[in-house]
Parts: sequence; structure tokens; C-alpha cells
Amino acid sequence: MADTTGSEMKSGSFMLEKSAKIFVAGHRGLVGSAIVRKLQDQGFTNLVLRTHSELDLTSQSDVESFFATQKPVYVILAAAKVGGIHANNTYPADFIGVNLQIQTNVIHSAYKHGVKKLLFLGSSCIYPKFAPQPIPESALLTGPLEPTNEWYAIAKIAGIKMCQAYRLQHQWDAISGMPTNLYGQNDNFHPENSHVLPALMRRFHEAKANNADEVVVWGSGSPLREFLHVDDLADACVFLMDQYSGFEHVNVGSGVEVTIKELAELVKEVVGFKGKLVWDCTKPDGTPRKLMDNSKLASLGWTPKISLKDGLSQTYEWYLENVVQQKQ
Ligand SMILES: NC(=O)C1=CN([C@@H]2O[C@H](COP(=O)(O)OP(=O)(O)OC[C@H]3O[C@@H](n4cnc5c(N)ncnc54)[C@H](OP(=O)(O)O)[C@@H]3O)[C@@H](O)[C@H]2O)C=CC1
Ligand SMILES: C[C@H]1O[C@H](OP(=O)(O)OP(=O)(O)OC[C@H]2O[C@@H](n3cnc4c(=O)[nH]c(N)nc43)[C@H](O)[C@@H]2O)[C@@H](O)[C@@H](O)C1=O
Repeated sequence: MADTTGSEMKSGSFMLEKSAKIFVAGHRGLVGSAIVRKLQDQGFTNLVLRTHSELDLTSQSDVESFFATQKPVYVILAAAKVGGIHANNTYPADFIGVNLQIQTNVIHSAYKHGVKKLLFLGSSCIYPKFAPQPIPESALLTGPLEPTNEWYAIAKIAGIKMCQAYRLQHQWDAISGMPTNLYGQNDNFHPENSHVLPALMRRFHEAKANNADEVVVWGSGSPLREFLHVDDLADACVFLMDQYSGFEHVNVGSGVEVTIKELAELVKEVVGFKGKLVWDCTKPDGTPRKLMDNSKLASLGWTPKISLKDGLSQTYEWYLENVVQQKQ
């Protein structure tokens, strides 16, 4: 019988099924690639992976025939239209439309073709703009959303609700994890459309390489954000697949928040840029604060391991080897 109360049903069978077929959707992205690395490290041998051009998840008929022929046993849904504050604000139709299509197609076909368990990934932006801090899972749908990402947030909330509805009606094991702001290798370093951390890493790196005097940072610098290294997130996803089968979504964060100004200073130090910061206050700050309450996941037995300082250094090394050197 499916758990609809929010109390946790521990299954523990996922880790024992190392040859079970697992579809990791979005395996070339920041999150999907980290999940693939983690699963491979743990000895999983039967991953089914499709690039965007091999399988467009917005196509209902293609998704349906993929599940009908491949019949995966487990699904981790890490494919989505993703971007930072500017991209979310500029392409609202894509953020709501593409995400609703991808998640609806994948969740429905996975259920229909007998997938044993599915993990859907949302985001901390599902919570109200002025949610209590740290934000508990119960804050969902208790107030208005942050306008810069409400379209994406509405799609993600629909994903959580779809997993809950399928659990209620079909006793199907679909769970949802809500990651905080993530970073790490394979991030998107686009100058405008990326999230703050990769955007600043690239901007400081290019300023240092060009002997520039200053770097422009968006907004006031006062918003607070919680950052989690993507390898920690991947570890948490595998943990949830193995240990959690509850109705309620689960926050996945680091518990540590910094202001954007503090983040900018940290990235500047890691990159070794010596110039000054200039704040562009014409750019939006977004939500003032979004520290998640991670006690639910901690009580299940999972905590993060990678500090922001170590994670930043590791990510910059990866950036130098894989982005900068590839261009040369
Ligand atoms: N990055 C972050 O800070 C956070 C991310 N998340 C969530 O984690 C998940 C993964 O995000 P992240 O790894 O950062 O995103 P990325 O943009 O790095 O990766 C997303 C992946 O999805 C694929 N994809 C997108 N559209 C389609 C499509 N129509 N068909 C098939 N594949 C598609 C992309 O392929 P291609 O590039 O070829 O289009 C890409 O491989 C998302 O659900 C996101 O909401 C949650 C909180 C924070
Ligand atoms: C994970 C989460 O990410 C998004 O929300 P966000 O946390 O607001 O995302 P962000 O990383 O883009 O910005 C964080 C802060 O940083 C400031 N900032 C400074 N300078 C740059 C800069 O150069 N680029 C960006 N992007 N931001 C900058 C920026 O002004 C803001 O105050 C959601 O849309 C949604 O995608 C989501 O779920």
C-alpha cells in the first residue's frame, strides 16, 4: 500500500539491483551526468541513456515508444529546461511549456510501462517568495511565488503533484527531490543564461585572462543563496531511490547560505582575479533568501560532504581543463 501520509517507507532494494535497467533522463547535464557517475561508481551496470537528439522528451509518441521497447525498471528524471534568473525571466513560455511536456510524458509512460520507481527532481524555487526560513517541505503552496521564476516553479509543482496523484490513485512509487542551487562539473557556463556560480566563474576567469580592472555582478549582492555540489546531490538521489518511498517531496540542500556578495568574493579568490567588483542594480535580485530546511533528509540518514570552498576549487579545476583548454 502506498504511503500517503508523509511517513517514510524504507525499501532498500534499489542498491541490491545493480543490473536493473535504469533510465537516467538528461544524462549529459549537470545533474544527470553526476548521477551517472555515482551509479557507475556504485556498480550499476545497466544504464539506458539517450541524448536530446536521440530522444526528444517533449514528444509524447517518442517517449511512449521508448518506454514500450526499453522497459526500464527505474527512472531518474534529470532532463528539464533549466537556467538562471535571466533565462527564467526571458523565456517563461519555454520554462513552463517544455518542463510540463517532459515531465508529463516521462511520468505517465514510466507508470504505464511498469517502471518500479521514479525520482522526479524539482527545485527550491517551488516555495513562496517569502517562505519561512529555513523552508520546510510543508511551505509548498502557502504563498505567492517569486515572479522571476514562477513559470518554471509552476511546472515543478505540477511534477510533484503528478507523482503524488499517481501514488494515490495507482499505488505507484514516484518520489520527488527538491534540490537547492547546484554547481559542479558539466555546469552551463553561458554568460547570460546560466546560474550565478558558473556565470561568475567564467566572468572572473575571462577578466583575469584579459587583465581587466573590474567585473560586473548582477543585482545588489544582498540575496542569500544555498549552494550544494552536484556530487552531493547525486549521492542524495541514489540514497532516496534506495531509502525513501514517501508521498511528500524531500528537500536536498547543504544547509549553508551565503550572500551573492560573499559568493562573488569567494569565486574571485578561487579564480585569482585581483580587480574590483561593480554591481549592476538594473538586474533583478530574485528571491531575497531561500535556505531549505534539510532536517527531513538528515533524519532519514543523509547529509552532504563537500564544502563550498572545496567544491568551488574542484569546479574551477574542471572548468580550466574541460572548458578553457578545449577552446584553445
Ligand atoms: N542546476 C541547478 O542549480 C538546479 C537544477 N535542478 C533540477 O535538476 C534537473 C537537472 O538540471 P541540470 O542538470 O542543472 O540541467 P542541465 O541543463 O545541465 O541538463 C538538463 C538536461 O536535460 C536535457 N534535455 C532538456 N530538454 C530535453 C528534451 N526535450 N529532451 C531530452 N533531453 C532534454 C538537456 O539536453 P540538451 O542540453 O541537449 O538540451 C540536458 O542534458 C532539472 O530538473 C532541474 O530543474 C534543481 C535545482 C537546482
Ligand atoms: C536554482 C534556481 O535558480 C534560479 O533562481 P536564482 O537562485 O535566483 O538563480 P541565479 O543563480 O540565476 O541567481 C542568483 C542570484 O545571483 C545574482 N547574480 C549576480 N550575478 C549573476 C550572474 O552573472 N548570473 C546570474 N544568473 N545571476 C547573477 C542574481 O541576480 C540573483 O540574485 C531560478 O530561476 C531557477 O532556475 C532555480 O530553480
